[in-house]
Amino acid sequence: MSAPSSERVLEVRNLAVRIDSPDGTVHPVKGVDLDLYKGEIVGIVGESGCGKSTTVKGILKLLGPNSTVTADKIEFAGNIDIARASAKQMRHIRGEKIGFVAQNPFGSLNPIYSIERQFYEVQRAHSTGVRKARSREIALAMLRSVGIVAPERVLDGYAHQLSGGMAQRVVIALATTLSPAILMADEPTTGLDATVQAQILDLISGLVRDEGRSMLLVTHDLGVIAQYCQRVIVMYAGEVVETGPVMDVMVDPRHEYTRSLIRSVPKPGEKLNVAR
Ligand SMILES: Nc1ncnc2c1ncn2[C@@H]1O[C@H](COP(=O)(O)OP(=O)(O)OP(=O)(O)O)[C@@H](O)[C@H]1O
Repeated sequence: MSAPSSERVLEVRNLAVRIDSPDGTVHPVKGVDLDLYKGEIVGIVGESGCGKSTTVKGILKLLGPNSTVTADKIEFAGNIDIARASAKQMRHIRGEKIGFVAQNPFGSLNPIYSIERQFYEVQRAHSTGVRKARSREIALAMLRSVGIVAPERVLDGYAHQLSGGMAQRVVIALATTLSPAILMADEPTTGLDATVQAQILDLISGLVRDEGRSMLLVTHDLGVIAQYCQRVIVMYAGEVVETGPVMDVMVDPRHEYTRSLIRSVPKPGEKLNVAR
């Protein structure tokens, strides 16, 4: 695996999210700093509800209208100011600069458009004058690049005809169609069985490595972090409590919460203490 370069593709400083609801105001993300360099996969780990998804969706401005995202800086490739980008600019940044792979592929796919139409819409949204025949060629190539062996059949079909693993492959193909420099994947293998999980993680990490991309990978699984990421950000109650190269954090965790996360990973051969 090639070493990450010193070229920073994303710099986030003091990111905070506030969500107002009829039940009150919550602050799920508080003062998060984050850097992503070209060629690296950075994992964001932490228990359920600690703010991992909200951090990624806050950067991408994908949170609902009752949320407020503030930051001193969210900068793509040193020259695109995401923090101050308009909704129209964000529509171009998402897809062209940063691809997003969400937890549930069926939530990302449009149930009433064919898969072919969804590739066409992605391309059309970012450049005018896309021809349908050319869009189909690109879509076929993208589906082959994510390991789909009968891409014609998939293109002519609809989301509900796909298995979970196939649907996530299609979402990954759509997310990388415009060659974004960054991929953000939010628990991309939730709900898939273990073999398919490994295939999907191998696929996206390969797409990052082979094409010189970078990735933020949200997971609650330290095993996934150890296998796929170079650096890790540990979150707890909306804040970053620890960050560093994966091996440093695993071998010599500084924060008590990180230690407890590491202790909670079952060891091979360990007897589970389950009451009968
Ligand atoms: N729209 C919302 N309204 C109220 N609270 C919200 C909203 N969205 C998120 N939250 C709260 O913000 C906190 C962080 O949620 P988030 O989904 O970012 O956590 P997470 O670490 O990604 O968890 P998980 O691993 O379960 O996906 C949670 O306590 C959640 O309940």
